[in-house]
Amino acid sequence: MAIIEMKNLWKEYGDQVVLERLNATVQEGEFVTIVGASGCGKTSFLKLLLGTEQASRGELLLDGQPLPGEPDDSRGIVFQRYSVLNHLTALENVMLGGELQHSPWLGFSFGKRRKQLQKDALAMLESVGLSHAVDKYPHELSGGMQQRLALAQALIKKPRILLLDEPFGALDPGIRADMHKLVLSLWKEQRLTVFMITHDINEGFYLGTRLWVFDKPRLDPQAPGAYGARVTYDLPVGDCESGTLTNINRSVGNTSRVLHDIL
Ligand SMILES: Nc1ncnc2c1ncn2[C@@H]1O[C@H](COP(=O)(O)OP(=O)(O)OP(=O)(O)O)[C@@H](O)[C@H]1O
Repeated sequence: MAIIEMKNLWKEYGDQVVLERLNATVQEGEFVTIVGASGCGKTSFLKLLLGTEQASRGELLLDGQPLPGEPDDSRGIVFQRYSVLNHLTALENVMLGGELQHSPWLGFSFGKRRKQLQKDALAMLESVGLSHAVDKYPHELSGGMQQRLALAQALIKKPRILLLDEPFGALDPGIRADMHKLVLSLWKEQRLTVFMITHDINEGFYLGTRLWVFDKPRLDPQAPGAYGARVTYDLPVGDCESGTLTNINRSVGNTSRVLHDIL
Protein backbone atom coordinates (compact mmCIF):
# COMPACT_ATOMS: atom_id res chain seq x y z
CA MET A 1 0.00 0.00 0.00
CA ALA A 2 1.11 3.58 -0.59
CA ILE A 3 2.58 5.27 2.46
CA ILE A 4 1.56 8.76 1.28
CA GLU A 5 -1.26 9.74 -1.03
CA MET A 6 -2.31 13.22 -2.08
CA LYS A 7 -5.65 13.75 -3.68
CA ASN A 8 -6.37 17.19 -5.12
CA LEU A 9 -4.37 18.83 -2.33
CA TRP A 10 -4.38 22.63 -1.94
CA LYS A 11 -2.63 24.95 0.47
CA GLU A 12 -3.64 28.59 0.75
CA TYR A 13 -2.57 31.30 3.17
CA GLY A 14 -5.43 33.81 3.17
CA ASP A 15 -6.01 34.67 -0.48
CA GLN A 16 -2.56 33.49 -1.54
CA VAL A 17 -2.66 30.14 -3.28
CA VAL A 18 0.62 28.35 -2.54
CA LEU A 19 -0.03 24.79 -3.70
CA GLU A 20 -2.82 23.63 -5.98
CA ARG A 21 -4.16 20.32 -7.21
CA LEU A 22 -1.37 18.05 -5.97
CA ASN A 23 -2.02 14.43 -6.84
CA ALA A 24 0.57 11.74 -6.21
CA THR A 25 1.13 8.40 -4.59
CA VAL A 26 4.38 7.53 -2.83
CA GLN A 27 5.35 3.99 -1.93
CA GLU A 28 7.20 3.08 1.26
CA GLY A 29 10.97 3.30 0.72
CA GLU A 30 10.95 5.92 -2.04
CA PHE A 31 13.40 8.82 -1.85
CA VAL A 32 11.63 11.85 -3.27
CA THR A 33 13.77 14.90 -3.97
CA ILE A 34 11.98 18.21 -4.46
CA VAL A 35 13.23 21.23 -6.37
CA GLY A 36 11.52 24.48 -7.27
CA ALA A 37 11.79 28.26 -7.24
CA SER A 38 12.26 29.95 -3.90
CA GLY A 39 8.88 30.81 -2.42
CA CYS A 40 6.85 28.37 -4.51
CA GLY A 41 5.70 26.26 -1.55
CA LYS A 42 8.19 23.45 -0.97
CA THR A 43 8.54 24.04 2.78
CA SER A 44 4.78 24.47 3.08
CA PHE A 45 4.43 21.03 1.52
CA LEU A 46 6.84 19.47 4.05
CA LYS A 47 4.88 21.16 6.85
CA LEU A 48 1.72 19.46 5.57
CA LEU A 49 3.54 16.13 5.73
CA LEU A 50 4.87 16.93 9.21
CA GLY A 51 1.42 17.97 10.42
CA THR A 52 2.28 21.50 11.55
CA GLU A 53 0.17 22.92 8.70
CA GLN A 54 -3.16 21.65 7.44
CA ALA A 55 -4.32 21.41 3.83
CA SER A 56 -6.89 23.96 2.74
CA ARG A 57 -8.58 21.47 0.45
CA GLY A 58 -8.15 17.89 -0.67
CA GLU A 59 -6.83 14.83 1.08
CA LEU A 60 -3.42 13.89 2.44
CA LEU A 61 -3.30 10.24 3.48
CA LEU A 62 -0.78 8.24 5.49
CA ASP A 63 -1.29 4.50 5.04
CA GLY A 64 -4.68 5.27 3.54
CA GLN A 65 -5.86 7.27 6.58
CA PRO A 66 -5.97 11.07 7.01
CA LEU A 67 -2.49 12.16 8.10
CA PRO A 68 -2.47 13.10 11.83
CA GLY A 69 -3.01 16.84 12.26
CA GLU A 70 0.08 17.24 14.42
CA PRO A 71 3.64 15.89 14.39
CA ASP A 72 4.21 12.41 15.82
CA ASP A 73 6.93 9.76 15.87
CA SER A 74 6.11 8.55 12.36
CA ARG A 75 7.71 11.66 10.81
CA GLY A 76 11.06 13.25 11.60
CA ILE A 77 12.38 16.51 10.16
CA VAL A 78 15.73 18.24 9.64
CA PHE A 79 15.92 21.88 8.60
CA GLN A 80 18.80 23.73 6.98
CA ARG A 81 19.66 25.30 10.34
CA TYR A 82 18.51 25.53 13.93
CA SER A 83 17.20 22.00 14.35
CA VAL A 84 19.19 21.42 17.55
CA LEU A 85 19.12 23.13 20.94
CA ASN A 86 22.22 25.13 21.79
CA HIS A 87 22.11 24.71 25.55
CA LEU A 88 22.17 20.90 25.37
CA THR A 89 25.10 18.62 24.54
CA ALA A 90 24.92 16.35 21.50
CA LEU A 91 23.89 13.43 23.70
CA GLU A 92 21.26 15.48 25.55
CA ASN A 93 19.86 16.77 22.23
CA VAL A 94 19.33 13.22 20.99
CA MET A 95 17.90 12.04 24.32
CA LEU A 96 15.49 14.96 24.61
CA GLY A 97 12.63 13.47 22.55
CA GLY A 98 12.54 10.37 24.76
CA GLU A 99 12.87 12.40 27.95
CA LEU A 100 9.92 14.61 27.00
CA GLN A 101 7.81 11.62 26.03
CA HIS A 102 8.27 9.97 29.43
CA SER A 103 8.39 13.12 31.51
CA PRO A 104 6.77 16.06 29.67
CA TRP A 105 7.09 18.46 32.63
CA LEU A 106 10.60 17.74 33.83
CA GLY A 107 12.12 16.76 30.48
CA PHE A 108 14.32 14.45 32.52
CA SER A 109 14.05 10.75 33.31
CA PHE A 110 15.70 8.53 35.93
CA GLY A 111 17.07 5.08 36.59
CA LYS A 112 16.63 2.28 34.07
CA ARG A 113 14.65 4.39 31.65
CA ARG A 114 17.36 7.02 31.51
CA LYS A 115 20.03 4.37 30.99
CA GLN A 116 18.07 2.95 28.04
CA LEU A 117 17.54 6.39 26.49
CA GLN A 118 21.23 7.07 26.87
CA LYS A 119 22.17 3.75 25.28
CA ASP A 120 19.87 4.34 22.31
CA ALA A 121 21.11 7.91 21.87
CA LEU A 122 24.75 6.81 21.93
CA ALA A 123 24.03 4.15 19.29
CA MET A 124 22.28 6.72 17.14
CA LEU A 125 25.16 9.18 17.51
CA GLU A 126 27.52 6.42 16.48
CA SER A 127 25.46 5.67 13.37
CA VAL A 128 25.81 9.31 12.24
CA GLY A 129 29.53 9.37 13.01
CA LEU A 130 29.44 11.51 16.15
CA SER A 131 30.68 9.08 18.82
CA HIS A 132 33.63 11.36 19.49
CA ALA A 133 31.44 14.41 20.11
CA VAL A 134 28.71 13.22 22.48
CA ASP A 135 29.56 15.76 25.19
CA LYS A 136 30.04 18.71 22.89
CA TYR A 137 27.58 21.59 22.56
CA PRO A 138 26.27 22.53 19.09
CA HIS A 139 28.44 25.69 18.93
CA GLU A 140 31.49 23.44 19.35
CA LEU A 141 30.49 21.41 16.26
CA SER A 142 31.13 22.19 12.59
CA GLY A 143 28.15 22.80 10.26
CA GLY A 144 28.35 19.24 8.95
CA MET A 145 28.50 17.81 12.47
CA GLN A 146 25.49 19.90 13.51
CA GLN A 147 23.52 18.43 10.61
CA ARG A 148 24.64 14.93 11.61
CA LEU A 149 23.32 15.72 15.07
CA ALA A 150 20.04 17.00 13.63
CA LEU A 151 19.71 13.73 11.69
CA ALA A 152 20.34 11.71 14.87
CA GLN A 153 17.72 13.77 16.68
CA ALA A 154 15.19 13.22 13.90
CA LEU A 155 15.86 9.49 13.63
CA ILE A 156 15.99 8.51 17.33
CA LYS A 157 12.20 8.02 17.39
CA LYS A 158 12.45 5.58 14.46
CA PRO A 159 10.24 7.56 12.09
CA ARG A 160 9.09 5.90 8.90
CA ILE A 161 9.19 9.17 7.01
CA LEU A 162 12.17 11.54 7.06
CA LEU A 163 11.59 15.11 5.91
CA LEU A 164 14.68 17.07 4.91
CA ASP A 165 14.39 20.80 4.20
CA GLU A 166 17.61 21.75 2.41
CA PRO A 167 19.66 20.04 5.10
CA PHE A 168 22.97 20.48 3.29
CA GLY A 169 22.36 23.90 1.76
CA ALA A 170 24.82 25.66 4.07
CA LEU A 171 27.62 23.08 3.83
CA ASP A 172 30.83 23.09 1.79
CA PRO A 173 30.89 20.71 -1.22
CA GLY A 174 33.27 18.17 0.40
CA ILE A 175 31.17 17.95 3.57
CA ARG A 176 28.03 17.72 1.45
CA ALA A 177 29.40 14.66 -0.33
CA ASP A 178 29.99 12.99 3.06
CA MET A 179 26.44 13.87 4.12
CA HIS A 180 25.06 12.39 0.89
CA LYS A 181 26.73 9.08 1.71
CA LEU A 182 25.41 9.21 5.26
CA VAL A 183 21.82 9.95 4.22
CA LEU A 184 21.84 7.22 1.59
CA SER A 185 23.13 4.67 4.08
CA LEU A 186 20.59 5.70 6.76
CA TRP A 187 17.80 5.58 4.18
CA LYS A 188 18.74 2.02 3.23
CA GLU A 189 19.50 0.72 6.73
CA GLN A 190 16.38 2.16 8.33
CA ARG A 191 14.11 1.62 5.32
CA LEU A 192 12.97 5.20 5.41
CA THR A 193 10.71 7.02 3.02
CA VAL A 194 12.43 10.35 2.39
CA PHE A 195 11.16 13.70 1.10
CA MET A 196 14.06 16.08 0.61
CA ILE A 197 14.00 19.68 -0.62
CA THR A 198 17.12 20.88 -2.36
CA HIS A 199 18.07 23.94 -4.38
CA ASP A 200 20.66 21.87 -6.20
CA ILE A 201 18.99 19.96 -9.00
CA ASN A 202 22.07 17.78 -9.44
CA GLU A 203 21.78 16.75 -5.79
CA GLY A 204 18.13 15.95 -6.51
CA PHE A 205 19.05 13.73 -9.42
CA TYR A 206 21.89 12.04 -7.58
CA LEU A 207 20.16 11.27 -4.28
CA GLY A 208 16.56 10.57 -5.19
CA THR A 209 14.72 7.62 -6.63
CA ARG A 210 12.15 10.14 -7.78
CA LEU A 211 12.40 13.86 -8.48
CA TRP A 212 9.53 16.31 -8.15
CA VAL A 213 9.62 19.79 -9.59
CA PHE A 214 7.29 22.25 -7.86
CA ASP A 215 6.47 25.01 -10.31
CA LYS A 216 3.67 27.38 -11.22
CA PRO A 217 2.31 26.46 -14.64
CA ARG A 218 0.09 29.52 -14.45
CA LEU A 219 1.87 32.65 -13.33
CA ASP A 220 0.37 36.14 -13.35
CA PRO A 221 3.11 38.71 -12.59
CA GLN A 222 0.38 41.16 -11.48
CA ALA A 223 -1.07 38.61 -9.03
CA PRO A 224 1.61 36.06 -8.08
CA GLY A 225 -0.55 34.60 -5.31
CA ALA A 226 -3.47 33.89 -7.62
CA TYR A 227 -2.16 30.49 -8.66
CA GLY A 228 -0.27 27.85 -6.75
CA ALA A 229 2.58 25.52 -7.57
CA ARG A 230 1.97 22.02 -8.82
CA VAL A 231 4.22 19.04 -9.39
CA THR A 232 5.13 19.81 -13.00
CA TYR A 233 7.66 16.99 -13.35
CA ASP A 234 7.53 13.67 -11.53
CA LEU A 235 10.56 11.76 -12.75
CA PRO A 236 11.94 8.38 -11.89
CA VAL A 237 15.48 9.62 -11.49
CA GLY A 238 18.06 8.22 -13.84
CA ASP A 239 15.39 7.55 -16.41
CA CYS A 240 14.85 10.86 -18.17
CA GLU A 241 15.86 12.40 -21.47
CA SER A 242 18.85 14.70 -21.71
CA GLY A 243 16.79 17.82 -22.50
CA THR A 244 14.68 17.43 -19.34
CA LEU A 245 17.22 19.03 -17.04
CA THR A 246 17.50 22.03 -19.39
CA ASN A 247 13.71 22.41 -19.53
CA ILE A 248 13.39 22.20 -15.75
CA ASN A 249 16.13 24.78 -15.23
CA ARG A 250 14.53 27.14 -17.75
CA SER A 251 11.05 26.86 -16.27
CA VAL A 252 12.12 27.08 -12.60
CA GLY A 253 14.46 29.98 -13.48
CA ASN A 254 11.56 31.86 -15.04
CA THR A 255 9.30 31.32 -11.99
CA SER A 256 12.18 32.35 -9.70
CA ARG A 257 12.66 35.60 -11.57
CA VAL A 258 8.97 36.50 -11.42
CA LEU A 259 8.62 35.59 -7.72
CA HIS A 260 11.86 37.40 -6.88
CA ASP A 261 10.76 40.58 -8.66
CA ILE A 262 7.46 40.62 -6.82
CA LEU A 263 7.88 39.13 -3.36
N1 LIG B 1 2.56 30.67 7.84
C1 LIG B 1 2.48 31.37 6.72
N2 LIG B 1 1.58 32.37 6.61
C2 LIG B 1 1.44 33.07 5.46
N3 LIG B 1 2.19 32.86 4.34
C3 LIG B 1 3.11 31.89 4.40
C4 LIG B 1 3.29 31.09 5.58
N4 LIG B 1 4.28 30.18 5.33
C5 LIG B 1 4.67 30.42 4.05
N5 LIG B 1 3.98 31.43 3.51
C6 LIG B 1 4.13 31.94 2.13
O1 LIG B 1 3.94 30.85 1.25
C7 LIG B 1 4.82 30.95 0.14
C8 LIG B 1 5.60 29.67 0.02
O2 LIG B 1 6.52 29.58 1.12
P1 LIG B 1 7.46 28.32 1.32
O3 LIG B 1 8.35 28.62 2.48
O4 LIG B 1 6.64 27.11 1.39
O5 LIG B 1 8.29 28.33 -0.04
P2 LIG B 1 9.61 27.55 -0.44
O6 LIG B 1 9.41 27.04 -1.81
O7 LIG B 1 9.95 26.55 0.61
O8 LIG B 1 10.71 28.69 -0.42
P3 LIG B 1 12.29 28.61 -0.12
O9 LIG B 1 12.87 27.74 -1.19
O10 LIG B 1 12.74 30.04 -0.24
O11 LIG B 1 12.47 28.05 1.26
C9 LIG B 1 5.68 32.19 0.37
O12 LIG B 1 5.12 33.27 -0.37
C10 LIG B 1 5.54 32.44 1.85
O13 LIG B 1 5.65 33.81 2.15
